[in-house]
Amino acid sequence: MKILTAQQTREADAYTIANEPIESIDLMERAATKCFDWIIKNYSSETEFSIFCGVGNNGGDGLVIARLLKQANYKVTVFVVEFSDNYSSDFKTNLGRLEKVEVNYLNQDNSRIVLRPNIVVIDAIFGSGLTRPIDGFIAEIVHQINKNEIIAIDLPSGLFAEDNRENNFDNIVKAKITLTFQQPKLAMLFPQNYFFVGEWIVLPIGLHQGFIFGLNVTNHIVSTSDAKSMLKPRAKFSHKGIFGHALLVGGSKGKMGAAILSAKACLRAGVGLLTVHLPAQGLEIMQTALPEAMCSVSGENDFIADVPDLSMYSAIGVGPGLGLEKQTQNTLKLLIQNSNYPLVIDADALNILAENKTWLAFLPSESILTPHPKEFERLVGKWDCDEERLELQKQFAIKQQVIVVLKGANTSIALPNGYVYFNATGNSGMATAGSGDVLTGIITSFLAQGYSPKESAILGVYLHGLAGDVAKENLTEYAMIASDIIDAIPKAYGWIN
Ligand SMILES: NC(=O)C1=CN([C@@H]2O[C@H](COP(=O)(O)OP(=O)(O)OC[C@H]3O[C@@H](n4cnc5c(N)ncnc54)[C@H](O)[C@@H]3O)[C@@H](O)[C@H]2O)[C@@H](O)CC1
Ligand SMILES: Nc1ncnc2c1ncn2[C@@H]1O[C@H](COP(=O)(O)OP(=O)(O)O)[C@@H](O)[C@H]1O
Ligand SMILES: [K+]
Repeated sequence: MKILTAQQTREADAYTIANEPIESIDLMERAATKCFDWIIKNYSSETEFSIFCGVGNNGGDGLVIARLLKQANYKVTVFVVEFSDNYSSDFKTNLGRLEKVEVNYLNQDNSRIVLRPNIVVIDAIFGSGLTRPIDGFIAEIVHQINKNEIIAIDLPSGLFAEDNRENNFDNIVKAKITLTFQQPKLAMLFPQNYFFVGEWIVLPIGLHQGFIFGLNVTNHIVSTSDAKSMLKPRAKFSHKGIFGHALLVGGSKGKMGAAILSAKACLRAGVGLLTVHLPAQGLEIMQTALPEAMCSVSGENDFIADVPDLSMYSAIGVGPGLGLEKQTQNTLKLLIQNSNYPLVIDADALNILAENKTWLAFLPSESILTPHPKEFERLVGKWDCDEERLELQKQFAIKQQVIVVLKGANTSIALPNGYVYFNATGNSGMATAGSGDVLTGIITSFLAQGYSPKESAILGVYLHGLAGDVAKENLTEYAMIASDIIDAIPKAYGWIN
């Protein structure tokens, strides 16, 4: 699914109004009704709402929600934040339609409000039309409502839809939930803005699909239907040779578990055959823990010191539990030089690369690097904010012609053409030892099965997060561990299919 900029959203709104056709006022009614439907499903009729409306179209949405909630017998008060006397036309119309609701006007001379703590605030002051940081009396209002529980409409007021580098973070609404129209906005995917956005929920409002299809967009969010369309059926007469032969290179003394987790995930994700290249002491451990995996044994006991014959494999993943021994570093260099196809590179393999940046130029193109933020920082240096981090990620992917999977909540996947795909599956239970190793196994599995590097990265991250969500459902995010994510892969496949 495409992530439109505020400007593109405005164009999509205008195109929909002109071509669906639908009147602007009816599109507002449709959008606000979606919010109303969500609110009444999630808040009891005892709830008391104060709805803060700007005088643009975001405020217009707020007025429609006020009317619908009143009709449904909720207690509702409206506060109009008069930042201008130039009311939008749809705002004016909806003000006229509002009946039996107390309306208070707040402005420069009168910005005092008293809100009881149990009141739920609906924030419809500014949406995508914000042009400058909030200040003055509007900032005072924001500070006051921020003490209450807030549902933000479209965007938390004060947050720009994309770039907040020039913003004043003191004067932004802190929502518990943001009900956003049609698609998430880029700013909602940045960790730094979670404080303001809270959980976001996308409400489709039927913007013109043909128009959106034609837009050239850099940022995307992976939807369930995107994942579904990528997943290939397994043909009735298929045999294990069809599903590829993966090689995983990993493990060192005390870190054999990482290689096991990765290997098990690789098999569970559907690869036909798997060989693990590991240090000699890992042989018995691996064969006992995972009889389905074949082993290729390095000459050294405690770490990997050589590259196996690569000719029979369809994909290679390297890194889990690898360690940083000098000979292991040389092995990685040889692997990079000798591989004719993309590698999946994780964990210590990334740390070795960070120490030997000249090797980056020799990476097979479309190799998939899966750093967490600290590993990425070792590769590219520090950043000041999430916008800058995304820029660094894109530039790195373009310059090195690789795929960068930057892990975390809303993992971002940057492609060699600079396009970015954000993931929305997964949860904080996945912040647990070894869950990254599981991801390496899954992505390597997809590559071996013949998925393209782009598909392997996107589908791998999606499935990994979904398996995390299954594990959370069964075990809670407090108790789940990396093995549980592997055990949840079958059910996660069921959720995609
Ligand atoms: N037909 C449409 O275009 C639809 C629009 N919708 C709503 O409309 C919103 C966008 O509406 P608007 O474009 O009217 O914009 P907003 O309602 O977000 O803002 C209104 C105006 O505020 C002024 N402003 C911006 N920043 C300011 C600041 N810091 N201090 C004081 N004034 C400031 C600007 O003049 C801006 O045009 C969306 O976020 C969404 O909620 C929805 O109703 C769906 C349909
Ligand atoms: N809060 C979170 N929400 C969603 N996914 C998360 C969260 N925290 C971690 N993850 C996922 O868990 C994995 C952790 O990987 P990594 O940091 O490499 O762990 P390890 O090194 O222990 O294997 C990544 O895929 C990451 O996206
Ligand atoms: K808002």
